[in-house]
Amino acid sequence: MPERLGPPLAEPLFERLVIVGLGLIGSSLARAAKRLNLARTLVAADASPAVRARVAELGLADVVAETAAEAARGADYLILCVPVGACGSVAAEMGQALAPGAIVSDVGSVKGSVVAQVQPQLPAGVHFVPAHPVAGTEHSGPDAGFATLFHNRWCILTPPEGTDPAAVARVRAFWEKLGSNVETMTPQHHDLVLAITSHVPHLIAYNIVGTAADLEEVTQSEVIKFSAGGFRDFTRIAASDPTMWRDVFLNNKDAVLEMLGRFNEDLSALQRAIRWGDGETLFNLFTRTRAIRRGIIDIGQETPEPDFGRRKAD
Ligand SMILES: NC(=O)c1ccc[n+]([C@@H]2O[C@H](COP(=O)([O-])OP(=O)(O)OC[C@H]3O[C@@H](n4cnc5c(N)ncnc54)[C@H](O)[C@@H]3O)[C@@H](O)[C@H]2O)c1
Ligand SMILES: O=C(O)C(=O)C[C@]1(C(=O)O)C=C[C@@H](O)C=C1
Repeated sequence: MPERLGPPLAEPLFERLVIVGLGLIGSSLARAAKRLNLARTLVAADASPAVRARVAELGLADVVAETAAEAARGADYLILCVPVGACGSVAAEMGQALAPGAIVSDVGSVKGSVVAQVQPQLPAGVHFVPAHPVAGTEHSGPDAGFATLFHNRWCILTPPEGTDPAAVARVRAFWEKLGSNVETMTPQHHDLVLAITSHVPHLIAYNIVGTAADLEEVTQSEVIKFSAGGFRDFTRIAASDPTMWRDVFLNNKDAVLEMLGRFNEDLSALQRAIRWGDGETLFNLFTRTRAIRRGIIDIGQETPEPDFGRRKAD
C-alpha cells in the first residue's frame, strides 16, 4: 500500500480522541490519527482483553482503558468502531460519562439503526455525527488495520436533522485529513444505496461460496483448485467478518429485502434469456456493466489489475 498521507499537523484537531473497538477500522483510525497528529491524547477501549493487550503491545494509543465509560471521560471526540449491533449498548454504557460539547461519531456500515440506537443514549449537549467510511477489507482485528485505508475513499456523513453544523464540520475535517472524500446524506438514503453497493454483494458472495461448498457432484478440493478466476474474488468477500455482517443484515433488513427483490427479478430475466437463447439481452447487459466497471477505474476508486493494459490490448 503506497504511503500517501500528508504531513502531521502542527496543532491537533482534537484534545482527547477516544476510539471504542480497535479492530480493522478502529486500529486503522488510530494508526492514521497518530501518524497525522490529529489528537493530543488518543484513548482506546475494547471489550476484548486480548485486543486491549495487543493494542498496548502495538503502541496504537496513549491510553488503553478497560471500559468505554472510563475512556469517555473528558473526550472531545469519540468514535464507535464496534459491530453495528453493539452501538446501542456501548452508547448506554458511556453516554453519561460524556460532557456537553463532546462529539460522538461511528463508522457503522448501517446508519438508520445506529442513529436509533445511539442518539437516545446521549445526554443533552453531546453532538452525534454518524459516519461510514466506504473502505475496508475482509480482515478483522487490530493487526489488520493500516493508516492509509481511508485514503481516496468515500466517507459518508449522515447527521440527523438539527445537528450542530460546527460539529459536522469538525468530523468532516477529520476525515478529510485521513484523505477521504466526504459526502453527506440522510441515514435512510445511505442504507438504500449501501444495500445495493455493499450489503447485497456480500450476501451473494456468502451464498455462492456456500452453494459451491454444498455441491455433491463437485468436490471441495475441486472448488479450491479451480477458483483462480471470478470465484476467487467471491471467496475473498465471503471471508469477511461473520459478526459484522450478521449485524449489517439484521440492522438494514428493509433496504436489503427491497434490493434483493429487484435482484431476484433481474436474475430471473437473465435465466429466461439463457433458456430462450436470447443473446442480445445478455450482450447488452454485459456491455453496460463493463462500462460501469471502467468508470470506477477512471475515477481512481479502484487500482487497475497489473495486467489490465495487456487485457485491453488483447
Ligand atoms: N470491515 C470493513 O470492511 C468495514 C468497513 C467500513 C465500516 N465497517 C464498520 O466498522 C465497524 C467495525 O468493523 P471492523 O471491521 O473494524 O470489525 P473488527 O471485528 O475488526 O473490530 C471490532 C472490534 O470491536 C470490539 N467490540 C465488539 N463489541 C464491543 C463492545 N460492546 N464494546 C467494546 N468493544 C467491542 C471487538 O472486540 C473488536 O476488537 C462495524 O460497525 C462495521 O460495520 C467495517
Ligand atoms: O473491500 C472490502 O472487502 C469491503 O467489503 C469493503 C466494504 C464494501 O462493501 O465496499 C465493506 C463494508 C463497509 O461498510 C464498507 C466497505
